[in-house]
Amino acid sequence: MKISIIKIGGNVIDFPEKLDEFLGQFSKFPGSKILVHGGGIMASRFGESLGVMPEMVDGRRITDKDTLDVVTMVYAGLINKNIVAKLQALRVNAIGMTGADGNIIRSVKRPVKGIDYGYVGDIVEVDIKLIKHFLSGDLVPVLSALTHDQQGQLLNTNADSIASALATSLAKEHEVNLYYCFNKSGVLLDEKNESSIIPLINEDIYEELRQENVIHSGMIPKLDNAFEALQKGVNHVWIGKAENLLLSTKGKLSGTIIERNRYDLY
Ligand SMILES: Nc1ncnc2c1ncn2[C@@H]1O[C@H](COP(=O)(O)OP(=O)(O)O)[C@@H](O)[C@H]1O
Ligand SMILES: CC(=O)N[C@@H](CCC(=O)OP(=O)(O)O)C(=O)O
Repeated sequence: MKISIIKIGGNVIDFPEKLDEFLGQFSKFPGSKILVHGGGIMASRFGESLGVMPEMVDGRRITDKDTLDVVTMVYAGLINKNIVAKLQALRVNAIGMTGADGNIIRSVKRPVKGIDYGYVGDIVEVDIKLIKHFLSGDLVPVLSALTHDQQGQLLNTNADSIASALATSLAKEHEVNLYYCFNKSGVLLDEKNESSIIPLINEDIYEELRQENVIHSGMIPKLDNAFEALQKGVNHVWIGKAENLLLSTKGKLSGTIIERNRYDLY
């Protein structure tokens, strides 16, 4: 079975028109598919309205008890269930869940090394049984950015990492492609110029781009996740605009393809 893991972040979820355009394309995306969503921007906004101020370090949210309550309500409730309802309207039989449901993703609370991230989970194990069961029954899993420690504790886990870990586990048995959809047309040479898409990045090119500071902030963990997935057997990773998702299946230059250095193959 060929499986596509498609991730969307807060920059898409927060804009209803962008989200609808994306979900329309997702509904037409061929083959077995899984949607992983974040929603960091919405969590920050709802938190603020409740007096729970967001605090991020290196792109990761410091998650105290109140923040965990907010992200649980926003990711597992508000965002996840609205996406499922919208997909149902598009006749996609979606089923929404967190990493705790069906024990899909077990994590450990991130150890304190200088910074205490609180209730943030680092993924230790992915159980793909339930996912495979859903896919074979033509259901489309929709996963939110929460995992659990199997001792009763939910943990906040970055959605890019969830997508990458899921892709890696499924790649042991299947051909898997990973799609990171966000608000820019790809990895850009000049962040302010949407037409400066870098069509292909391998480890060597990545190293150069980092040294030249072309890649920074949220793009660094995204590309680190992408290369980790490739090293662990994922076929290819695409990074591009959510509204261009379908173009990526038509061989058109629509975003950035991440691949391993060719000489590794010989
Ligand atoms: N070279 C680059 N091309 C495109 N985006 C870049 C680049 N370098 C850094 N970025 C930043 O990375 C961000 C994407 O990471 P992130 O905010 O984590 O995405 P997501 O919307 O998936 O949560 C972009 O919004 C952009 O500000
Ligand atoms: C630990 C941690 O940082 N978790 C993320 C999970 C959501 C996420 O990844 O959302 P985006 O994809 O929209 O950024 C957070 O709470 O922001």
